[in-house]
Amino acid sequence: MEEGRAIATRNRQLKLFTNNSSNGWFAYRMKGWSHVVFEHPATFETLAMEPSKKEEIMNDLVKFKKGKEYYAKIGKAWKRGYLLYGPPGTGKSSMIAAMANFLNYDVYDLELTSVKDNTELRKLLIETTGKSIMVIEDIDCSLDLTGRRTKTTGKVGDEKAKQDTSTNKKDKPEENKSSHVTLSGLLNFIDGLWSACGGERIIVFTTNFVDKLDPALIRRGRMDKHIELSYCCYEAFKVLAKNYLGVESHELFPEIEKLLGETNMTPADVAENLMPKSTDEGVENCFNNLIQAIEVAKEEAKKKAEKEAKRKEEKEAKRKAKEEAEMKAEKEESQLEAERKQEEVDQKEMKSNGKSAEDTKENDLIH
Ligand SMILES: Nc1ncnc2c1ncn2[C@@H]1O[C@H](COP(=O)(O)OP(=O)(O)OP(=O)(O)O)[C@@H](O)[C@H]1O
Repeated sequence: MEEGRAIATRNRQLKLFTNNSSNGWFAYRMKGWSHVVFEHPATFETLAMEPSKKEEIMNDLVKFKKGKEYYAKIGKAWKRGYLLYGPPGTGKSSMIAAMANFLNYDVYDLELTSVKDNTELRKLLIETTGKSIMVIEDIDCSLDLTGRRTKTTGKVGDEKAKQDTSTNKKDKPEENKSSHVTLSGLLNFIDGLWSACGGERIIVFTTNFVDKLDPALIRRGRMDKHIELSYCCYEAFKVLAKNYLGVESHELFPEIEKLLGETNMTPADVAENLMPKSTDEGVENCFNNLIQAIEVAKEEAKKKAEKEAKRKEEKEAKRKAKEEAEMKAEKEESQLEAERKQEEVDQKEMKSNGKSAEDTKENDLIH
């Protein structure tokens, strides 16, 4: 019976939920979430990254999935947070899909900018089910979450928290759009309500700029595991070569390994270049296309670095010239001041000399 249940779970159709905007004509008639069948083909096998890192993440997920009793024993909600960070095209979305397929979990893709306020966020949260991954992509762009937390109780719907957001809006009118979701609301959402909802939940935040995030948002306990997705290394390339061309070794591999060690290229770009452009394009051609593309990228990076170095040099030269001009002006100023003082002294001396000469004259006349 257990096994039958396991098979049923394995075969169940996964769903991808997205939250509906609460603005617009028919918003009042819509439910919080809409869903489609989730059919993303990415798996951990197709994911291009270092095998040891991949293994570590898979083990972490397995431990979580089997951890019901453990979480109950330690008195913590059965949830786990992941922060995926790295440049665009390094596989953050692919990783989420691989996680969902691996765990057989539904995905809730939460678009924060469409959420009107903390109350609505709360409603959305309550509507989600267990065995799911909640995804908030590009968290740094979704809201102004950086270091502007309110010092309120942080309760969902907190009035002060709302005011805090409206101040943000004043500062940066282009941000936040119509959303009044605050960082404190979101933090509360992760820690409190969502934890209380029970059962097997994963939350994933993604960002291209990890340094921009408020540390409170990504501290361990909220985001238990930080995973960096980075530029394509040789190991990742080998996964892509196997996926895209069915090739596990080739005489061009050493050259590609050397080039990838010298240049930053995303797995997305590597994959794009490996893909045959026509049905009769051979493996060697595809690898040569990639080599060419990496060489172009390398050249561009070199030019960019040179340009940057030149810009820095010019900036430094300007700074020095300004500093020198200021020093020169200061020197001239103090020289002028010294001359002015000397003139004053001379004049005083002249005056007193003239006076004593007159006195001598007068004295001579008396005698
Ligand atoms: N690590 C990877 N393994 C396998 N395929 C990858 C990887 N990274 C990127 N790709 C390929 O590039 C495409 C774009 O990648 P993906 O959307 O996962 O990147 P991302 O990091 O989420 O980008 P963004 O930050 O722009 O959302 C994917 O459809 C996939 O084909």
